[in-house]
Amino acid sequence: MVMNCYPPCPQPDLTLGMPPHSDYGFLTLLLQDEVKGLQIQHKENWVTVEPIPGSFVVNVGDHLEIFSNGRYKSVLHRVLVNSMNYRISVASLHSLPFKSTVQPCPKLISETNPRRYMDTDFATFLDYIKSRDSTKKSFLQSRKLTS
Ligand SMILES: O=C(O)CCC(=O)C(=O)O
Ligand SMILES: [Fe+2]
Repeated sequence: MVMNCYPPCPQPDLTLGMPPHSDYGFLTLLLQDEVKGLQIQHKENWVTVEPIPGSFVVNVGDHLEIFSNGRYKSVLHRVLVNSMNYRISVASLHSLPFKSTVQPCPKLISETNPRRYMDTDFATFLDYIKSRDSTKKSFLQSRKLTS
């Protein structure tokens, strides 16, 4: 579980509360307070996720995209800050144990729908973070098979 606190920022146009990223695991359940800030990328646009009191935002993570062989998309998201209010969010991250391997579900692979992702595990993720690749493309992009 991750708790995020975004203090008011005097120049919100010059920074971000959290840079664009997708979540590493299967699913993230996110509780946000009444202060706006979370945005998801949809067709090249950033769309604000309106806070609904007492509700969770459910984000598909990289592992679910890989497991579903691309049927479910791991959503790119970011957080804006504002000059007036503190914002607090609580993210509950759900993924497999670190040593487990995630791969496209065999039942979803066929001649017409070939495997789209390499196997992956936590060690691969750490290697990726350490490598220079991380500045060029996302971890999920780095697991995609090209053909
Ligand atoms: O603060 C938010 O609304 C999002 C936080 C987030 O994306 C994360 O913790 O991975
Ligand atoms: Fe996130």
